[in-house]
Amino acid sequence: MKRFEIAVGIIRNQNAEIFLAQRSAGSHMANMWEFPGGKIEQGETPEQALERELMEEVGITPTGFSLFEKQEHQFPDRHVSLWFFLVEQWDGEPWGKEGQPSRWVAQQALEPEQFPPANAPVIAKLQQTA
Ligand SMILES: Nc1nc2c([nH]c(=O)n2[C@@H]2O[C@H](COP(=O)(O)OP(=O)(O)OP(=O)(O)O)[C@@H](O)[C@H]2O)c(=O)[nH]1
Ligand SMILES: [Mg+2]
Repeated sequence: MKRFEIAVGIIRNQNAEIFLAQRSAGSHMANMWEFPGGKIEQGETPEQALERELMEEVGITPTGFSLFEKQEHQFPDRHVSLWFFLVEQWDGEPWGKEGQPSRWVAQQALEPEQFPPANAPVIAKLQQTA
């Protein structure tokens, strides 16, 4: 069984909107919406992986963020440990740097069924703490 540690950024602006990206057609959980992020590499802390992935995927440098939730999820073919960081300050303006569709969505309008199943608990928590 493959195991992955993943760092993702819940990028939230002052209007309580969250920046989402769409997963590419050939990827795991293809075409679902996601919080940008990716695999923590060997020797990296989760925070360092977050900074690297957000620059690679959406072109921002997070400057103010904290761990919001850690979630374990068992998929049929893999186990993932997800570190969800709430990112409220950054340098730059996020965009779909790898060509992926992206959009800002009001936090209260996030629909868990549009995300990988591992995201449901963290979306519920976000909407409760608004
Ligand atoms: N980025 C991201 N991945 C998520 C989320 N929820 C979730 O279950 N995942 C899963 O966590 C893993 C993230 O890996 P990734 O494909 O983004 O990894 P990566 O950016 O390093 O890509 P690469 O492997 O192509 O280099 C995938 O298995 C994905 O399905 C989420 O909200 N954001
Ligand atoms: Mg990724």
